[in-house]
Order: sequence, then structure tokens, then C-alpha cells
Amino acid sequence: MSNLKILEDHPRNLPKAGGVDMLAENVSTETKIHVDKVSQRFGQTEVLRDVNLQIKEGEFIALVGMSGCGKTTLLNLIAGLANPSRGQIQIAGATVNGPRKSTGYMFARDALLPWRTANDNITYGLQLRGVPKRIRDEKARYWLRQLGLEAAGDRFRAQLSQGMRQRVALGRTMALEPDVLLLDEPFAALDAQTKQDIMPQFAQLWAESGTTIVLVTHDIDEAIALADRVVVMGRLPGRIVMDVPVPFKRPRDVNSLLDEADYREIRHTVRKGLMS
Ligand SMILES: Nc1ncnc2c1ncn2[C@@H]1O[C@H](COP(=O)(O)OP(=O)(O)OP(=O)(O)O)[C@@H](O)[C@H]1O
Repeated sequence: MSNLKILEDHPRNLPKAGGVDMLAENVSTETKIHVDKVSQRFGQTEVLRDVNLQIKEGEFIALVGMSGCGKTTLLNLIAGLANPSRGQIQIAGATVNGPRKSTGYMFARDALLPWRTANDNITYGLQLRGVPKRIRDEKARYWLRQLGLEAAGDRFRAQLSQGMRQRVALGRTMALEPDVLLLDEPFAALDAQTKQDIMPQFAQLWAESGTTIVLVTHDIDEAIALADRVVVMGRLPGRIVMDVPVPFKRPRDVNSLLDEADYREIRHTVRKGLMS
């Protein structure tokens, strides 16, 4: 199965008679994602309780929390892969009732199609959407170049390192030009050095694309290096216990940030939040 769930047209996602639902009055017009008093139960277990979160258009949010606190559950709800037990989620003013075409979702472990080259993995989603080959190839060339993979376009999965696979998976997601990108620990499988190489590249891509991003990570340094805000979830039932703005200018150099007092303070605050 593909690790990339580009969320295809879904019957539940068709425009509703009477137009899209309107945003609540207190939601700013620049809000892209609005998680509104969302709770989720699985049987007897309450996994999320009253989660409220507003994410602006083009904003980059990192979601951190202890294992099992409900991060992936929240991401799945934003993706429209499930409906919340209570509350609602809106994207660009429309209630999420199912998968949305322009939401991209990428997971920790790539699952590139082994019989397709890097080039053809990048174009896979475009092909499913019936984009003509000439345009697909143009986009693949563009993303291979953006991701430093020009020389790897003809290689198959087995001929790519883990870092390269993750970049191809990212290219496949980005080629579909999502306006919302959900990332569930996309760098977790990478070694420290590869991660350090990829992160600035990724931050640059985000800055150029204007995509709204929700990144789930266990790595506080990764969260601070990439995000505009670090949102901390408490233990079950998952709820938001802290929302920490990250004030550092971009591009950010993680190594030099480590020496800054502000950085250490943010790190300390987030760690305290994780324990609550
Ligand atoms: N479909 C489901 N049915 C029943 N329980 C579920 C389901 N999905 C998740 N859970 C439970 O909900 C809780 C939260 O899971 P979730 O995967 O959202 O946590 P997480 O914060 O992403 O964890 P991790 O950081 O370990 O990936 C867990 O206790 C999990 O067992």
C-alpha cells in the first residue's frame, strides 16, 4: 500500500446543496484548518477530548505528544479518513466529511512502488488523476531537481537509500500541489545526518509552496527547527495543553539555534508540556 494517501475524490466530499458550511463567527478568514471542539472515542476509550486548534493559511504547525496520546488520530480526522465522535473540522471553510482532493498525507515509512522508477513514483498520483504524460514528466523533472535527485530518476526503490526514498515520497506528495499537507513523522526513519540534510531543503520547499502543514513528530528539535508553532498534546484523553510560537527567523540553522537561550527555553517549555 502506498504511504502517500493523496486523498482522492470521495462521494462524501462532493459540494453540498446550498454551498459549503460557513465558518463560525470567531474564526478568522485566514484560518485554513479549524478543529472545533473535537472529541474521538474508540469503544470505551476516549482518545481525544475537546480539541480546539486553528491553523492559518500557509502556517506550519508541529504536533508533539507522548506515544499514544492521539496525534495520528487527530491527523486522520483532519484528513477526513474518519469522522469525529463530537465536534467538527473545517478546511477552507468547508466541513471535512471525507477525504479531500487537495490534502496530501505522508507517513514515516515510504512505500514507493518497487516496480516503478523514482520518476514514475513521483508521477504516480498525477497519472491516477489523468494528467497527460508530457505534464507528468515535466513535474517529475521539476521535483527531482528540487529534491536533489536529478541523477536518480531512473532508479528503482531498491536502488535508493532511505533518505532518497523519503525525498521521492515527498516529491510524489508535492507534485499533486496539495494546499494542506499532513505529515506523520516523515523523517523518523532517517539517520541524524540525512535528517539534517533534508530538513532545511524541506523548509525551503514549504516556504516556496505556501502549503499549510501539520507535522507530527516525537523530535522536539525537529519541531522547533521547522514549525511556526509547536502544539503540545497531553496524555490520554488527548487534548492540547500548550501552543508555543517559535520566533526564530528563517532559514533556521539548527546547530546555531542550539546555543541560543530562547531556544533552550522553548525546548524546556515543550518538554514540560509533554509531561502534563
Ligand atoms: N481505530 C482504532 N480503534 C481503537 N483504538 C484506536 C484506533 N486508533 C487509535 N486507537 C487508540 O487511540 C490511542 C491514540 O492512538 P494514536 O495512534 O492516535 O496515537 P499517537 O499519539 O499517534 O501515537 P504514536 O506517537 O505512538 O504514533 C491509542 O491508545 C490507540 O491504541
